Amino acid sequence: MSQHKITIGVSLKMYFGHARTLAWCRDVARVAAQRPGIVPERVELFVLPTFPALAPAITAIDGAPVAVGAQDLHWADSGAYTGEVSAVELAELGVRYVEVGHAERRRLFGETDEVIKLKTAAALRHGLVPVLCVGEPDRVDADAAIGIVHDQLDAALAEAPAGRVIIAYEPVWAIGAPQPAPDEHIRAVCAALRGSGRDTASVIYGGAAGPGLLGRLEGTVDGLFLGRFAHDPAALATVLDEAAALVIKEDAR
Ligand SMILES: O=C(CO)COP(=O)(O)O
Repeated sequence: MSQHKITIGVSLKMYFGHARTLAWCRDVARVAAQRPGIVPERVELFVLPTFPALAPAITAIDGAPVAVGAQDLHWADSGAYTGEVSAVELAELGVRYVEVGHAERRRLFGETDEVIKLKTAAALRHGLVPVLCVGEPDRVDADAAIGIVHDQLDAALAEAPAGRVIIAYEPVWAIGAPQPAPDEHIRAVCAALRGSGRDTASVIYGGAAGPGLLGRLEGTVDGLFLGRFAHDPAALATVLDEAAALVIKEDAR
């Protein structure tokens, strides 16, 4: 049986400036390198800084077990798209993951299911792992949320080439909130997403995720997608320790 892998991702959104981003990356690289359990096959860690920080972040991480990804991409491979960045250029830089369809991009920048489908396909075409964000906009029960995220997922993957996908389940009402969604809600929706048919997908939870959550969700998610509660590298270290402990516990079963 293949061993279960835990995936921990962090998006820095637009919270930090350049110097703070690189200092944070160096701290995170140190935290990861000090932990023998943090190896990509068992506990996979990726961080998503802003576009200008991608290349220096890769340098700052300097061989530590931390992958760097982008927060967005354009769907075309090249052309007259002022201000945009292609999957081709991201791959050339050494970027391995790219976030697609985050709730803030859907809400503030008008990203539609069609755009998200094109971006997902572009990422996979160029060997990037899309971190595909889905989540219900309003607080509804788990059954209703499952219906909404399945529709989002089906639309996003409609023309997706083969390749690994990370599905980030982020109930929009829990993003930026003081607390994550209730454990039972996360468990129910992530279980439905895990059974959604794409066997190359990991399902991770985001929305006020932080230390303590992974242990409570034990076995029902493949990891976490962190925002604010990873700004302190010590908090991220705690989450990584929880992930490593979970992997050891699963191995012992
Ligand atoms: O949107 C998120 C990660 O992409 C979650 O953000 P917060 O953890 O800050 O709520």
